Order: sequence, then C-alpha cells, then structure tokens
Amino acid sequence: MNYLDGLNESQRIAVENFEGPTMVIAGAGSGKTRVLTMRIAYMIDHGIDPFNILALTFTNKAAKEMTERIGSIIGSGEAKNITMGTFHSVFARILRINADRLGYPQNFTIYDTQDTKSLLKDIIKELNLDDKIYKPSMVYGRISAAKNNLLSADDYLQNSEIMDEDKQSQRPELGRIYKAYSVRCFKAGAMDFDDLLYQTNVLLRDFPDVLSYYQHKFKYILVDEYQDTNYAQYLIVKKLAAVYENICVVGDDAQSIYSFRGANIQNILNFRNDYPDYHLYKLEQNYRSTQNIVDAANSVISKNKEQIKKSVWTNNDKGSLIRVIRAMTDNEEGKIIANKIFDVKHQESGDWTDFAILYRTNRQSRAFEEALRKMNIPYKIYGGLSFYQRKEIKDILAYFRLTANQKDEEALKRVINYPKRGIGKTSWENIIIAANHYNVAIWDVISEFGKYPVSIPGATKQKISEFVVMIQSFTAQLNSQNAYQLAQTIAKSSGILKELYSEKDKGPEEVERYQNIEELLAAIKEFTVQRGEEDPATLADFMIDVALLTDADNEKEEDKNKISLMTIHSSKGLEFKHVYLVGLEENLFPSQLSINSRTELEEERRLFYVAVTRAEKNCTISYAASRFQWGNLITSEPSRFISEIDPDYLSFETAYGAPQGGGRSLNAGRGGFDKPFTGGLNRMPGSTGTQLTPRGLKSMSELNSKAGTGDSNIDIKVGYNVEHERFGKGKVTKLEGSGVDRKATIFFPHAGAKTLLLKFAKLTILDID
Ligand SMILES: Nc1ncnc2c1ncn2[C@@H]1O[C@H](COP(=O)(O)OP(=O)(O)OP(=O)(O)O)[C@@H](O)[C@H]1O
Ligand SMILES: [Mg+2]
Repeated sequence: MNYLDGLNESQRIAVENFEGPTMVIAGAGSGKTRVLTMRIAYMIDHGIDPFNILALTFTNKAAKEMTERIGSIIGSGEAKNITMGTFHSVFARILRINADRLGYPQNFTIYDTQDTKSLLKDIIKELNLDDKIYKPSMVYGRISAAKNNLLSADDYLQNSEIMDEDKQSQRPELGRIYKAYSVRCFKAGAMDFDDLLYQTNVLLRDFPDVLSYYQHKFKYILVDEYQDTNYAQYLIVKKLAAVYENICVVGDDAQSIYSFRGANIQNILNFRNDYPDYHLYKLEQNYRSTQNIVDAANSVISKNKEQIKKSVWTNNDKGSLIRVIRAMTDNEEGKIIANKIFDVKHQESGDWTDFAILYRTNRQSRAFEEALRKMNIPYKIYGGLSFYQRKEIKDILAYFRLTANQKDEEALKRVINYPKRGIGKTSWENIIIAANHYNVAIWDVISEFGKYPVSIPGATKQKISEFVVMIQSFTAQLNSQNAYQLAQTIAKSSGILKELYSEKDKGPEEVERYQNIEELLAAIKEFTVQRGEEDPATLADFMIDVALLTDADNEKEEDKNKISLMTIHSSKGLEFKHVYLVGLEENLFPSQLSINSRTELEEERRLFYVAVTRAEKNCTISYAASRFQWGNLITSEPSRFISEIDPDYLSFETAYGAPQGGGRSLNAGRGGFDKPFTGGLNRMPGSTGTQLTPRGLKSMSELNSKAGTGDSNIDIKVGYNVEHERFGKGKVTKLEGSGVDRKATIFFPHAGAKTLLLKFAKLTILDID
C-alpha cells in the first residue's frame, strides 16, 4: 500500500506541499503527528537529504517511534540520519559539538533538578540568606523563567522592573543568587535544563558562523506540539529557519498546557507575522475517538473564550457514553477503577497497554497503585522515582560524571566521601571557601593543594589526593575504553560495588540496590553494543543520553504489557483505548490555585480537553466525595468540568468498590438505595452497584429486588463481581445446583478459581451487570 493512502485529502495536501512556512492547526486526534511523520517520509522520498531535516518532538520516545515509522517507508538507514528528538536533547548535542565556543568543556555536565536545587541551597547558605524566604524550588522557578525569556543574570540585575518586583515580594536578593548560581555552574562546566535552550540561543546569537552552519544544515525544520513552545524555543527555531524558511509547525491551541513553564500561545499567533506568506492547513476529522468522546470534548472546550475557531468531527461509531463514577473516598475510587479495568480486560481479552489512568497531580497515584497491586494488575507509573533517580544509581553516575567532567561540583560533592574515606564536612566547607576565594573550580583546589592552600589536616589531604588520582586514571581511559568497559572499571575501582556487595546480606533493599547497579551496567552494555565498533560509544556519550531521558523514554522491556498511570500533562500526544480520568473534584481539578483567574481556569479546561481526547473507545471519569489531603479528610465537590460536558454524552454510574460502600451481602440482608436518583451530580446515590443513566433509569423496585434478602435464592448470576472474606474479590464464572446445593465457581485473582456452596459462602455482591 502506498503510504499516502493512509491520509485524507487535507492531510495529503499538507504532506505534499513541503516547501515554505507551514502551520497545521487542528484539534486532537486529527492526525497532526501523522502528517508530520508522513511529510518527512515524503520529503525524503522526493530527494531531500535526511541530514538536512530537523524534527522536534515532545518526548524522545515519540521521536524514536517516528524514526521507526519513517524508516519502514524509506528504509531505516536513511531515517537514522534525520536529526530528531526533543528540543533539549537535540540542543544538548549541538552544544556539545560547540561547547568550546562558549567556554564550556566538551563533556559538560547536565545538572538535573536535584543538582540544581542542591547547589542553590548551598549558595543561599553561603550568602547568609534565609532559605525559608529563598526556598530553593522557588528560586529555581524564578531563574528558570528568566532563562526561558533569555535573560542572563546580568540582564536580570539591570532590569529595574524585575528588581522592583523582587523588592516588593521581599526577595531583593534573587538576582544576586542567580548571578552566583550562573558563575558556579560555569565554573563546574555544568548546564541545567534551561541552559540547554538558553546557551543554544547564545551560541547562535554570538557566533554567526555556527548559526550559518546550522541554518544550512537544517534546510527543513518541523515542530510537533508547537502550542507548547516557550520564547527561547520559538526564537531558536526562528533563527534556524531564517534562510530557507522551510518550517512546518503543527499544534492545537486548545491543548496548550505548559504556560506555567513559560509556553507561549502567542507563538502560534506570531507565526503569521513572522511568515506572512505561510500556508495554513486545518484538519477537522478526528480518527482517534468515538463520536461521543469527540462531542463531549468539544462541548467542554467551547466554554473557553480564548481560542482559534475550528471544528472537529469524526466518522467513527457513536460508541458508549462517557461514564461518570462517584466514589465515597479516594481509596474507594482506587478500588472501583481497578475493578473496572480488571473486568474490561477480561471481557475483551485485550492488552493491559490499552488502559491508562490519568490524574491531575502525581500524588494521586497512591490509591490506584494500592488497588492495582491487590488485584495483580501490572502497571507502570510515569513520573515516579525513576530508575535513574535512585540513590545507588545517582552515586555511580556521579563517578561517571566526574570522569567525564572533573569540574562537576555536584558529582564531586556526592562521592568525595562515598564510599567513606574520612573526608569530613568541615574539610569540604573549607575547600569550597578556598575555591570561592581563589575563584577557581573545586577540582582545581583539590588537585593542586600546592597552588591553592587550604587549611585541612594533612591526613585528609592525603586521602583527597588519592581520590583525585583515581578519578584522573578513569578520565585517562575515557576515549580509549568503550562505555561499558570503563563503567565496569569504575564500578569496581571506586569501591561502590564492594560497598553494596558487603551490604547485600542485610536485606531485600540492599539486594535490590546491588541488582540495580548490575542492571545499569547491563543498560550501558546494550548502549555500547547498539552504537557498534565503528564509532564506539564513550561513557560521556552515555551520560548525555541519561541526562535527557524523559519519563516516557524510560521504558523497559518488562514494562511493555502494563497499564499506564500518569499525569495528564505527560499524556500529551498519546492515545489509549480506555482512559480513566480520576479525581475530578473542585480544588483538585480544576486546581485550587487556578479557580480565581480566567486565564488559569482556561488552561485547566484545556488540560481536561487533552485528557478526554486521549481516549479511543471509552472514557470513564471518577471523583471521590471525600479524600485525604495533608492528613485530613476533606469533603469534595464534583468538578465543574463534569457539569460542563453536554449531558447527552454522559452516563452516571455508581459502583461498589468496597463493601463498606453499601455492598449487598448475601447473608447480611439489604443495603443500598435509600435516595432516589434524579440525575444531578450532587444527588447521585451512594456506593451502589448498578448502572444508571439520567434518562434510561431502571426502576428503583427492580434494582432493589436484586438486593439481598438473606436467603440462598438470591439472584446471583454469572459475571457478577463478588467479594469473599478470605479470597478477596472475584468474578462468578459458573453456577450449578439449586436450593441448598446451589454452588458458584468464582475466579479470584489472588486465590484462583474456587467452587463454593452459596449457603455457606460469605459473599458480598459488588457489582451487578
Ligand atoms: N487518515 C487517517 N486514517 C486513519 N487513521 C488516521 C488518519 N489520520 C490519523 N489517523 C490515526 O488517528 C490517531 C490520531 O492521530 P495523531 O496522533 O496523528 O493525531 P494528533 O492530531 O497528532 O493528535 P494530538 O492532538 O492528540 O497530538 C492515530 O492513531 C493515527 O494513526
Ligand atoms: Mg500529536
């Protein structure tokens, strides 16, 4: 099949006209990413050299998938030559090639958020400032915003408006901290995440030959998720595209959800000013979702005042209504959703990967994790403590970092006394004072005590010098050994493996730590093998890769068949057959901070739109009537976003998630419906177990007649979910016999299949239908 056959008319036109400035603005699921991918394949198919193409994506995983897709059309050898990745990873590579221009070492370190905050904390202390007023995370946010607006520390200090703002907020020293931080990073040969954009802009601004080189290299530039680019990204892209103006951006203003990180919707509006003769393509057909989902999403987003008008429709089936489920508590919400997922999975015999639970904030994941674990449902969490954030991994990576860049202060701080070498805190502090005094990197001080005298005991100096010699010996092997060989050497010689090995007998956590190091070494081996022998991978290459992993990239082989848990922010661009959108409560979603400002509320609404439009077949929304927050049980109201959905697309459903929610026990008589249901959100019945729709409501007596009356003639059916005192939850798979001999075969995920005499089995029916 010709690959163009997989495109509709408007998509095809957007693919074939690949010269000149182009913007595709279209709603969710309309094929923007597909157009971008096919456009690249088409270009190469029509003689464009892949080396001349730059494609910027939201995650590295998306880039990888696109490369594979393009490779399947034009051949993987060619596809590999496209420069494709996130802004951060592509620019990190450009910076590495040109680091010397900016006075950075070629193997500069990329400081992660933790490094940045740790350094800021030190600086705040060194400047004798109060870290309650100057909280490191707040200071970081401020510096980050400055960099994303391309303001250097000196620009910041000279900007009277900003200085006034800081004075008014009682934080007049922010500029001084920013300055000290920049100096320290530079001395340490380190860039933070924001620097990867900021410094790229400096590079292209101050070195015309470099700019010209990349302008001619990247004759064709494509950007996905353009609505979420910030000012620095916008400007860099604009500079790079200035010669050929072959720039294609695709995005959806209705999905702009990163303004808190400086993303600027203005970039879409600026496009027409920057390139007056641009082509604008609109795609209107949604291929991802059912009609109900598309219509429901449209009905909500239409409440936003600020938006570019567009229509989205679909030819797909109407599909089922969006289900709204009320739970009593956050824990019950977890159980209900886990149950639902379990059921659907077994009804459809699909894959676990078809399911996603999306929430507003990371901390909501706990209740779901617990419930999923109990039901043996495999899951993976994006945004939790990732593998590379674990202590033992960070420790060994710090050795790798130091090997690649000895000036890396944060790495040095981490391992100068790990494993223990008797180098105390006071010595370390004196070394820093000396480094500041002589205005050199810490490494310079410790590698040349003769030149930079420090008042520390001779024995300590001796230990430090041994450490320095060890690191120097690693560095000497950086280019002669491949990444794997050197990583092994370091793991052994640094004493880390020995340290962990000696702790191995202590308990499962210690064993795990040791195994994690083994896993890391295996990952480095794979990286080394993949790169091949022609251009062997060095440890420094590996470190760049690791520093820029996003959550979505960090997927391991065993993560393949699992359900996904993630924040809505990280679900951007993805799609799942079944989406469970949870915690739909006022003050949580929309978040408390957003409800007093129209702009912020509109951003939350866009976030809601993003969430709903991730679903292909089913979208389930849930909320809890009460939830633990900061140790208190808080009652909550359903989110306004539920009532903003046109009720034509909704079905209200309540479900047993836990017996305490009114489960009808076969032995304990009836529970349940005490309030009539009239369709309003706040008046939905409590935790009962039957599907209700505002219109097609089953009669109360019919429902009540299903509730237990205490004798064994109870109407239990195949397919019911039940809970057993000892075996936990299960599903009825078979019924036989009658009267006192009536037996049910029930499949319990934890205990396997059991055949039980109903007369004796203490069962609670959880869910009818
Ligand atoms: N012409 C088409 N025929 C069939 N399927 C299509 C077509 N165009 C897109 N699709 C499919 O529709 C789904 C959505 O496409 P895609 O992810 O490219 O949309 P998008 O506009 O980028 O969405 P989002 O705004 O969420 O990023 C994908 O599964 C894609 O393969
Ligand atoms: Mg997309």
